[in-house]
Amino acid sequence: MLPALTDLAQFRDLLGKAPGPDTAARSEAEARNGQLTKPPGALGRLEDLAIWYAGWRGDARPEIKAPQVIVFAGNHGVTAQGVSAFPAEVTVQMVMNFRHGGAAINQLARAAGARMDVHALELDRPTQDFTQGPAMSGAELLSALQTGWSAVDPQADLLVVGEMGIGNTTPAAAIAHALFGGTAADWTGRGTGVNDAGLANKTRVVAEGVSLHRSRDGLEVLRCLGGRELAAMAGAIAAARQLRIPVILDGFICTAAAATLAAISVDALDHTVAGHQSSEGAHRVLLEKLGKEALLSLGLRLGEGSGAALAINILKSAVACHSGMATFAEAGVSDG
Ligand SMILES: Cc1cc2ncn([C@H]3O[C@H](COP(=O)(O)O)[C@@H](O)[C@H]3O)c2cc1C
Ligand SMILES: O=C(O)c1cccnc1
Repeated sequence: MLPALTDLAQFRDLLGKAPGPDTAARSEAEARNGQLTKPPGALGRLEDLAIWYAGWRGDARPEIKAPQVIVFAGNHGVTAQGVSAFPAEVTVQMVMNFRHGGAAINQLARAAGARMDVHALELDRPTQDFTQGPAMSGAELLSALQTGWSAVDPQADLLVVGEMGIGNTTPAAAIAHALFGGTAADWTGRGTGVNDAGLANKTRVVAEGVSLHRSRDGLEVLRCLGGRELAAMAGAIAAARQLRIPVILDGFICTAAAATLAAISVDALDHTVAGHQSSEGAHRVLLEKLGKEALLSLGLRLGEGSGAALAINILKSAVACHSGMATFAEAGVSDG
């Protein structure tokens, strides 16, 4: 059962005491993996993925039947600083596109056999420009976390969270810079495709934001430098943990949102895998900081949950092999 999310202290507390995987189911899955009709290790990472999934689902022979993709949308005051190649009104226009089934994520979710939900978070009320003050108040952060928290279907057996929010590679870079140090330039990329002058301006904006809000606390970083759709993604990832629903992380923005949870509780992302490595410059390093290795690297730099949705079929395939293959004994195949 998922408790109602009532305040930020409770959120922090729930993260600290989040459930772990079912170790008995995990061991049973490991034993089963060792008996399947293949040379040991021949399915490579698919084997680890299936065992990981089995542990989180508490079922040594699981199936993936009900994946859920949730796209959260938010607007950002920091777009006033000219940080995106596209105008802020594209956020609401893309939300309509998602609802009409016309975006990349609609096709990828359908191809993966996933249900898709879209939550627009107060698009007519952008967050505050974080170079001027905190992006959100505590109440605004809580409300965005709650949207994500309650958007997860408890019956889902796999979750992908994606986002739409013009300008949001800037808060993502600022979060990464605040949490992991280095320079603003280390974390700032071209997003939708800003030119060299645009990249220099965006890097300045990230540096200014991070020097104004000096906290390294995950929730405070999310509040001061994040955005509503990033907070909603964090809320959904945390809710999935309570429900023991494994999560596939998407690109740079999703991973930055997730990183705020790991900053609060170090094992908060143990129920997640990295779906892909985005070509947004700093994503590879961000994944490294979180100890995650991406499943796919296809040069995507879209967000929306696109790379994670693509990885659903990899995870489904891993689990199908694990649960569907015969053992040596069942098939009458001689083992080594
Ligand atoms: C038509 C369109 C569709 C998108 N779908 C995702 N994004 C992606 O681009 C945005 C982040 O890049 P930046 O920080 O440079 O604005 C986010 O909305 C992200 O989801 C899109 C962007 C556009 C223009
Ligand atoms: O990696 C991402 O999520 C990403 C990169 C660029 C633009 N939008 C999203």
